[in-house]
Amino acid sequence: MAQTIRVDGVRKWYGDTHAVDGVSFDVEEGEFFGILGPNGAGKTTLLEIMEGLRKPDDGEVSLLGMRPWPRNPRLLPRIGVQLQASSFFERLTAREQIRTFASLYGTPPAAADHWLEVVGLTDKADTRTEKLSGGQAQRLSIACALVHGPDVVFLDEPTAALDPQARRNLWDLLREINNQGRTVVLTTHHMDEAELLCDRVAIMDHGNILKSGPPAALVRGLDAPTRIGIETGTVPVDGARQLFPDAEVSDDGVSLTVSTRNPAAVLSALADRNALRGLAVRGASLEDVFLDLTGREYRA
Ligand SMILES: Nc1ncnc2c1ncn2[C@@H]1O[C@H](COP(=O)(O)OP(=O)(O)OP(=O)(O)O)[C@@H](O)[C@H]1O
Repeated sequence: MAQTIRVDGVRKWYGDTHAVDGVSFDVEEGEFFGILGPNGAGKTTLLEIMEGLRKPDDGEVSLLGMRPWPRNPRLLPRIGVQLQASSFFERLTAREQIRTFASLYGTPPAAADHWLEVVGLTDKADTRTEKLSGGQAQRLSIACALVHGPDVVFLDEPTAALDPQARRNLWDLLREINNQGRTVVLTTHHMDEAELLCDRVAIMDHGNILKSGPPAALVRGLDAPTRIGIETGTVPVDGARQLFPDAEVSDDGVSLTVSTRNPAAVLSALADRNALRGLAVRGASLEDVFLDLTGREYRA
């Protein structure tokens, strides 16, 4: 597959803060790539360097075979950058807003109206942007980033401030955009979002990429135990410890959890004792990968 983005040894320091501390990776054409990390990890700084909005102190970025910095007018029609909702033109309605973006790229108004429809904002077309809800403004900013049909789309925490249903709807939309063949690069601090959407993720912390790869491969590479939870009191803790000597057993007063590498045997023993009340089985997740890499719990 062709490389769409190459990031090579990129660094950005703000005084003593190493916001991005020597980062290298590639994004392939058509890929859905996620930059995942807690607050302050350096995701936004890195994304802005990739977009050509910020100059790296060191290192290079190649985007569609070109240098994004200094600002490269030949790149602009080919990339879509999701703006923060606060960067809308003032006092315009949603329709005027997106039509203005469209006209900047020589895109006909019909395309603007189409994208309003795609993001479910047709009924808000005549509403001024400052009167839109957080989620509606977020969707409008994504539509504005896509209106000119870019090959590469950059999204910075696109589902921040959305309720769970709106998040899910937006996930469907982002998948659709990617299925159309566009390369999507997104930052997120939501592990579940990265796991669900991304072909590959780069896990970032303190300005460094700790690991990258397909989420499922990162999780599989952990060789972590499966956690089997049942309601507290279903089996006494001591009884469970005797029953499963090779497993780790804990009880927080709500659930008794057995962490085991042999889930089939544990499940079958619990079933034999009719002790499956409140059963929840959880394999490893990207959160465990983060814990394994940093030694600390993931807190977005
Ligand atoms: N313009 C700036 N001047 C000084 N420090 C900055 C600047 N921008 C970012 N930083 C610092 O650089 C580090 C990385 O910030 P950045 O916004 O890139 O992280 P992030 O992973 O996007 O975080 P968040 O999820 O909170 O947006 C932080 O410590 C931040 O305080």
